[in-house]
Amino acid sequence: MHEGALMNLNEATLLNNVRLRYGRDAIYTYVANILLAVNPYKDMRQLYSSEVIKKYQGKSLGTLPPHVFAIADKAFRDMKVLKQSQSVVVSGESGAGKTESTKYILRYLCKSWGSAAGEIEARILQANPILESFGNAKTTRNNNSSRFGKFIEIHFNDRMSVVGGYISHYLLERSRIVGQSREERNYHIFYQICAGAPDSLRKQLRLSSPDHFQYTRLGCTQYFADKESKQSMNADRQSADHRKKGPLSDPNLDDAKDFARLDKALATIGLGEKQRLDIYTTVAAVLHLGNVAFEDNPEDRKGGCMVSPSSEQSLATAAALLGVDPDELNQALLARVMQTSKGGAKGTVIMVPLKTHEAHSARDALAKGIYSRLFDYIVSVINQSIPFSSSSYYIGVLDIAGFEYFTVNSFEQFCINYCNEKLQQFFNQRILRDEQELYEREGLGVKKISYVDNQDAIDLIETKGGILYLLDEESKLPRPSAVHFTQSVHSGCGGSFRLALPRKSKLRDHREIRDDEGFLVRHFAGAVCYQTDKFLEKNNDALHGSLEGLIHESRNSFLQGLFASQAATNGKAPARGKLALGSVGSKFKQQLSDLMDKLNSTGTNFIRCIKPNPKMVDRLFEGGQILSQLQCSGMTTVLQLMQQGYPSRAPFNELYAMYKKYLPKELARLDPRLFCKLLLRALGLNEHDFKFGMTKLFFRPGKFAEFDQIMKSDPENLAALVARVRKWLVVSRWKKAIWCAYSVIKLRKQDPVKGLQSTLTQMADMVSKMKKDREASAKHVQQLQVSFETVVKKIRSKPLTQPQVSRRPPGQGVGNSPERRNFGLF
Ligand SMILES: Nc1ncnc2c1ncn2[C@@H]1O[C@H](COP(=O)(O)OP(=O)(O)OP(=O)(O)O)[C@@H](O)[C@H]1O
Repeated sequence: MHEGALMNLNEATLLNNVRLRYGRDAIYTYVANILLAVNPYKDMRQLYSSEVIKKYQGKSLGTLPPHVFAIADKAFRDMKVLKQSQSVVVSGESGAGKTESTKYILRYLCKSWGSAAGEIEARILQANPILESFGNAKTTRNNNSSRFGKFIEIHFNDRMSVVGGYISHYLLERSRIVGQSREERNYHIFYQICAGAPDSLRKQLRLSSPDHFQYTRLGCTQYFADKESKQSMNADRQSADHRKKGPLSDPNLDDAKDFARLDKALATIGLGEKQRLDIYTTVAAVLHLGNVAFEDNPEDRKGGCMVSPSSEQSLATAAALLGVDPDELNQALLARVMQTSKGGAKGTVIMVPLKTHEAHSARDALAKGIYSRLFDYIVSVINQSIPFSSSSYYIGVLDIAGFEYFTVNSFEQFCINYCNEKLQQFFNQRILRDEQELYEREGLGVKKISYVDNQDAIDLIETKGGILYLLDEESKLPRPSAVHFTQSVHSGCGGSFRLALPRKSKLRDHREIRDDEGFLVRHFAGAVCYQTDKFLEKNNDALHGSLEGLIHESRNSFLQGLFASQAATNGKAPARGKLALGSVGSKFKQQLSDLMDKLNSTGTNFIRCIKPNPKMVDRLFEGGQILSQLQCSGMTTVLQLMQQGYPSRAPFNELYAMYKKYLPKELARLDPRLFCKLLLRALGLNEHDFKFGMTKLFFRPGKFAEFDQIMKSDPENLAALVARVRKWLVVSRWKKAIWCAYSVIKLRKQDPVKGLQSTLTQMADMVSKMKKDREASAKHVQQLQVSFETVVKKIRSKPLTQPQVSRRPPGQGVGNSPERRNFGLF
């Protein structure tokens, strides 16, 4: 067994083993078929070189040290052998290494089986830096945190070569576009464009430094830069903070250089200069739009507001970049269109002036709407650049945020934790429920392990009458309110064990939240208290009618396209300002359901990423936090099951079918189960390491190498194993023949014959002296004498026949089971 594969499992041994290995830079460990990956927080380039890729190709899991490449290779081999698409679910908290692991898997698959795809391979690999520019940001937990989830499919044709890919994305964090906490940043692209755009482009888009823009000013305004970029960067690109404190440092990030890389990557996926400029213009428009400020209008008797005189220039620039008239933009930001539904002039359009804070919200909604549609567009362009027409199977990699809980938890955490409930249920079903049911069906006699079913938590969120439903219902009311929504959650779902009032929280901060300001959900990984004040707003990504109208009349065809494609994909025109396109929550629910369908129809591999410390430094192993990550991810329950389970298995039929082509006649006539028995015997495997079920062959944890050895479907391996079986057969026949000869020789010379004869003579003597039943007993003895003589004569005249010998082979005792009987065939 390889040291990276644990056999005696409990929380303590697992933690200790992971710690010891981490100390030796062995960041990967297997628990059954699940890969644990501890973030090393240091450059481990040698671990992922082209040579290492080659080394892992086609190698059985467990023959080489645990590695993310081994999981990718296993997924590929399972796809090929089982003829079924595969998925790899990568999970872990922010900064644990999910995205890095995902990238290594994609690289492994593309480098190993993508060379025939030519440009497609390069495009698939280029997709990541593009997605990271627009969807990643510096947070306190990760300098390069993905603020969206993704499922990346790599498609293969029937010859198992890469033919294309497809990316689905989930829940881009929209609130970040308009503000971040002090130490965090907006999406990388905003800094990359300020740091790295050529002077002419900067001038054209009126870009300066991040502290000149409201949407970046309040967070961290420093750039990531290496030594070279630090020296070459002009002062007018830098924020005051950057000048004072110097750049941020991360070996993987450099804003100026990353802009150049992004531009190149966009070109690689097929975007021309004009299209790239459209994208950069949209990014700049969002920045300028954020600088449009409002203040109360003393002349407006209806309490309306106006654009602050100091930001009129920003309004003009934003309008120019968006291709709209500045006055119209002004109008659309200051008032909301409403159609009267009652009264004499039903349907009359009226303009409702907005208060200052409402105008700010309208501006932010427009910025968020534009940016999130830009992100959708970027993903769709990537997808168009990696099309496939002849996909037979795919390997999908899911990289989505893990369970989250902070001091303040809002709609984003609610959605992400909902998603994690679904993934946990999937994990429980795949690893725990299905597994135990299978053991039972196959009669393996494995003890039952209990685990908590979280269906009630999912029901609380997604069923009719559940939290998401109540949220949508609230939005449809004439005057939706957070307080009313919260009350309806408590009154409507109060019966669920999973729901509680904030004051039931163990945390003081949460106990201070009023009953109508939030609710607490008891998730599988712990209780989280959600504050509901922004739920309604965040659940609705539709724009006010006047802003929608403005965009539709824009001269900027690119911008129009961004909004039009959304309407087109939904098949109907949006009803302005309402939840006509579906709320964010209900869309996410549908996306999750599609994702679960996909996961359920594929073979699954799990990678659990572990963050070793919150300081993001190497060589620091914080045991307590790591243990809680292992517990949260359900690993500890898996340990109990795996301790007595059989994680690797293959149906006899499939194994047999795989080998059939290579079998000589005498083996080909075997039934599949018997063939498998023979195969394992020929390989000399230990009987404790595997078990025969009703239809499948099972292997104990840690026996991947042995299992994979027989599952490797390449012709050389199959032929080599068949040769071993044949050799074993010849040897065992030879042994049997020797035994046979030996037994005959022994019988011929044996005293037992004489001994038996003298016993019979003694018996006859005794019977002749009997008074009672003498005749009958004498007859019995006589019969015995006759049959004894016949047998002795037979043995002496010819050796035992093969079936007779086979029934009693050396060291095997007398077998009565069907297999043992069948074994006599040889
Ligand atoms: N295998 C690795 N080798 C070296 N560094 C790594 C590795 N995995 C992760 N890291 C480092 O940790 C950082 C965070 O990793 P990553 O972005 O993959 O985390 P994540 O789990 O995807 O986080 P989030 O949910 O915030 O996106 C990376 O930027 C990199 O610096």
